Amino acid sequence: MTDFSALPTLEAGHALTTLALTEQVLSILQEQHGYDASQIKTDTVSLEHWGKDWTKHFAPAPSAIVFPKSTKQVQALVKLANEYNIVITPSGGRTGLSAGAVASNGEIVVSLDKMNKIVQFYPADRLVEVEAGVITAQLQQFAEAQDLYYPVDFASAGSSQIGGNIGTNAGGIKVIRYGMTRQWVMGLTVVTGKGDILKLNRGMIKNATGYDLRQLFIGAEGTLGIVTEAQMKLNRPPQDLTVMVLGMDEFDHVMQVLAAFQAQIDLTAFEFFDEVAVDKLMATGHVQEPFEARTKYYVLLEFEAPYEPIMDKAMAIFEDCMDNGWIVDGVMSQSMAQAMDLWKLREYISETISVFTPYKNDISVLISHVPNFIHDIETIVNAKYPDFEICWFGHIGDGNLHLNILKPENLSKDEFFGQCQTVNNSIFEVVQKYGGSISAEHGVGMTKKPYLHYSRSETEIDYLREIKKVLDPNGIMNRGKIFDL
Ligand SMILES: O=C(O)CC[C@@H](O)C(=O)O
Ligand SMILES: [Zn+2]
Repeated sequence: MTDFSALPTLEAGHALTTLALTEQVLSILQEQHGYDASQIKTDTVSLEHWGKDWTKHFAPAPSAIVFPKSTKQVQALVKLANEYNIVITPSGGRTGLSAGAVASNGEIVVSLDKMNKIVQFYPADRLVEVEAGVITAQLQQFAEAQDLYYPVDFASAGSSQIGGNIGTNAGGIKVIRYGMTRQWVMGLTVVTGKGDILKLNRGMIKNATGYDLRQLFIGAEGTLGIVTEAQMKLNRPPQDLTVMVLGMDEFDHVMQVLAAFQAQIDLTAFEFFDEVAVDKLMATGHVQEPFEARTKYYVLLEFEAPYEPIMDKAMAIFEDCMDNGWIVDGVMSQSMAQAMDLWKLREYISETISVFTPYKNDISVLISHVPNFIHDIETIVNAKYPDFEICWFGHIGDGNLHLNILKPENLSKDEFFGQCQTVNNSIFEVVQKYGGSISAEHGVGMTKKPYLHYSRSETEIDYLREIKKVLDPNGIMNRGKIFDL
């Protein structure tokens, strides 16, 4: 049995009540629903570890962490949470950057760590059924072993979980070709906030039987229920991927190069980063400088080149771009190992700059708007952040930009985040002007909640609230994320 004396003592009366209720819920889980001691943690180190994601804004303060082993065990917990009015925070790999998986208010965290099995493979359907705690890389490796491919990929694939990817509709570096996680989810098993188990769409390609509730749970950040299993579609593996890294001195040229390549080649990636990113990467000593001289902007693009004519075409486009003066320098991979080395230039950025406690923006607009949008954002950033170092990078081929403001050493975290938040409104006004999104792929969580109205109308948010009431009438699912009740 769990030693409840290990529960932290909190000062507020309300929090004490939560802890007492949590204690009762944990006892019932053990006595009536088959939870053993290894499935419940209340020690300080665990509360700290499972109570937060990669966001640096909030201090974790959950009341317990539970590790169900089945959908039935998840259901038992959700029903008890309704009965005892305890808020539940679902937790995947906790690699999120918007505080969607942070439990800072006495919540019970439900970790899917022990639900990490590949359940069944349907070769004729190119479909695999997995538990929600399966790590992204585990699914990618499983697909590879079947000579197939799971294409949603990003730097945190080694620790993010499929359930979390579904909760945030994760994107990443291959969206330009393969879309977001949503595109690969063919079926879901969920426990709704009410405590019902639903099996949604059951993997089918064709199913015209009314509302597709599966879609509601994708990107819901665990506010409607908990995804416990998913049927994920797999694809044929890409052939002979080739990577080019190109240097440019003007942002407009980045977009011209994108248009030139896309007119003739199906790109699997078109990523962008700036000089500041390269500067920080080089300081780590883990990545090689792509060219002799630095350029202001860099693009990493990737395409399949199984046949000579495709490579010839790519080279011809490259030469045209050089002749037009858009590209200053370029390098192309000659092997898979070289391609992987070049990818480090893009994949290592987020982790590399994390030591500067960056303030993150993850914004998107239509590709057609990107040049004007960037120009407007740059004007604001230069005027409002004259003393801050700024790192620009992102998935520019799909209109998604990561704008990271780096914290100067002499500013405290609170002071710095405070200053950034005042500039946010100006940035998001520009996002709104172009009909863009205040969170392209990281989710809303708590960090972007105050700005949701820049991307969603009040009427639309009211509809979201009504939907939540149907699936989670007592508001126990990840309360405080996306919008307030
Ligand atoms: O750290 C960031 O701002 C972005 C993280 C991730 O979405 C990426 O594209 O590398
Ligand atoms: Zn990204």
